[in-house]
Amino acid sequence: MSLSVALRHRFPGFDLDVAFEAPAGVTALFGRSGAGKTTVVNAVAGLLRPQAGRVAVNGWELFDTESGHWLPPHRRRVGYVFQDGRLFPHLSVARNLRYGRWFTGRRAEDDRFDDIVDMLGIEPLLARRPGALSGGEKQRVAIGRALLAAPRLLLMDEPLASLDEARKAEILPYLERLRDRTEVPVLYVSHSVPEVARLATTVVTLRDGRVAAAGPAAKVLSDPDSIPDLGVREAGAIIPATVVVHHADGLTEFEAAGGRLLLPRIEAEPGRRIAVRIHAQDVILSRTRPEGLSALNILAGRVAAVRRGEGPGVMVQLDCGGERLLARLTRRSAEALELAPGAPCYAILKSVAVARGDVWTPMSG
Ligand SMILES: Nc1ncnc2c1ncn2[C@@H]1O[C@H](COP(=O)(O)OP(=O)(O)OP(=O)(O)O)[C@@H](O)[C@H]1O
Repeated sequence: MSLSVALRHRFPGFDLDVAFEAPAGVTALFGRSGAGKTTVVNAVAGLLRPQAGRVAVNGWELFDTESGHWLPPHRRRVGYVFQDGRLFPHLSVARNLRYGRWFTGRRAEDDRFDDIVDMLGIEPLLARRPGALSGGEKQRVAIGRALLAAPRLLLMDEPLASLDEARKAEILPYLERLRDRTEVPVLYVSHSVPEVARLATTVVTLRDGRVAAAGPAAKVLSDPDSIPDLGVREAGAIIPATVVVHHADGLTEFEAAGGRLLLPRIEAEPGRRIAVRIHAQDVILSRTRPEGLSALNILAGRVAAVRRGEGPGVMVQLDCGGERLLARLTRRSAEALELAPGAPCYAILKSVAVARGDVWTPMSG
């Protein structure tokens, strides 16, 4: 299961030259405005014929400029989910969903209809028209419609961008289920680091038409070299942890590689694996184990890398028991603490700095 992309295309004033391989799951394309994300998506969809390249999904070639093979867009079996759902307003949800059936055998579709409706939680909406749905519900229906056409690849172009935070939080678990339960690879364009952190299996960052980084999401997101593409304020690492116990004061205790974490309570039974995103700007570093602090979380580690930005800040990458953590501090502090690769140090994190949405169970049940 994989997505293989190699593209070269030149517009006046812009030169795209990218190549990446992504395993099954959600591949997030990330990059600043104008980095080339839409151009990649358009080439994969067949809306742009690139000057050179090849794209294949699980070995199935969409095009190859060398051999001259070119599948037109309607034969690519690529499902789309756009920012604005694009449902047919005069058709019920059920009829919108069935719109894609022309592309598949009827029996196969009937079998899958119930599964997809169940996975997306849209059964109660089937008789309604799109005008009577919330933004998040519309997007779930749009995803269902795309899946029912039995795509070999799903393209999602900022599917949550038009939703407010509450609606985003509501739809994320469905996208996680989609990732975990279906075998359809997803190419996901986004500007949102929290969304990508939660959903992506693989992250590809583009910078000026080139691949700046590509690899497992946790690795790319905690790489100080990715900061220019992710934005300093958004930078943060994802670390795995295990639920140990829920305390009566509203905190949940977790076991992470670098030590114990106490974070706002989440609903997950002890023993359950979770992922937590720790923002670089919420982490304080100390060379000695601090005492008498109000902060409840202290993780032991070593400096893995220090990256200087253009301003007064530096990004420090720590190795905490094999997991990577990021801390943003001033250059002045980094120098005073003599933070260099290999230096032992402690990462300090306030429990309340971690928002509920930054702790999640990576595999939905
Ligand atoms: N048809 C075209 N003709 C000329 N230039 C183009 C064309 N399409 C895109 N470009 C240029 O290619 C560059 C990359 O555009 P693209 O839309 O792929 O970026 P993006 O990363 O998707 O940006 P955004 O996040 O703003 O959507 C831009 O400089 C854009 O102006």
